[in-house]
Amino acid sequence: MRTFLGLGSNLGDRAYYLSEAISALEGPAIRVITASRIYETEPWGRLDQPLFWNQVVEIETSLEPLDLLHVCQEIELRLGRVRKEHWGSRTIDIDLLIYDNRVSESEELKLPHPYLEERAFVLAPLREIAPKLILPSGRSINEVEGEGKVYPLTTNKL
Ligand SMILES: Nc1ncnc2c1ncn2[C@@H]1O[C@H](COP(=O)(O)OP(=O)(O)OP(=O)(O)O)[C@@H](O)[C@H]1O
Ligand SMILES: Nc1nc2c(c(=O)[nH]1)N=C(CO)CN2
Repeated sequence: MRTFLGLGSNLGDRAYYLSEAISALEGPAIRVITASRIYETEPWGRLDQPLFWNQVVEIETSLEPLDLLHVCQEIELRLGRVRKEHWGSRTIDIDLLIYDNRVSESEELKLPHPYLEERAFVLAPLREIAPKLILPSGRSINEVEGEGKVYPLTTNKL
């Protein structure tokens, strides 16, 4: 098992927020190994909001899951995420998708991410960077599509 983060933005300069978030993750405790292309995606869950740009990154980290979550939340705050609307618009959202084979069921941190297998905006970029991945449920990444339309946008640059 490996560690993957999902990034999403649908407010303001989406390319800027995604690339700033990836740069901000890099540091002594976190190394970004691979980033997927950016995908333009239909909003999932709440449809009455702008299109998202989504990306998935694989990282290596010495941080425990909760510390990693807190680092991600600090980056969200620094990049101006102010709205706390459930499934609503945001400058940047960083979700922990998979952290090795860890399972966590607290409100603060659910691992693997509870909607992982339902969201095409996560599964498509994840499949791109980990085409042989076996998901925590035991299913192959190639067997699950999830819901929502997704369109790859750019060539990859880290
Ligand atoms: N795997 C996880 N990754 C990120 N946040 C998580 C995770 N599991 C639980 N949380 C908690 O979810 C809370 C709400 O997060 P957030 O506002 O980003 O939700 P959301 O992005 O609207 O919805 P979703 O959780 O469906 O992506 C956070 O305070 C965080 O503690
Ligand atoms: N396409 C798309 N839809 C979403 C997203 C997202 O990142 N992309 N994030 C959500 C809240 O986590 C809710 N809906």
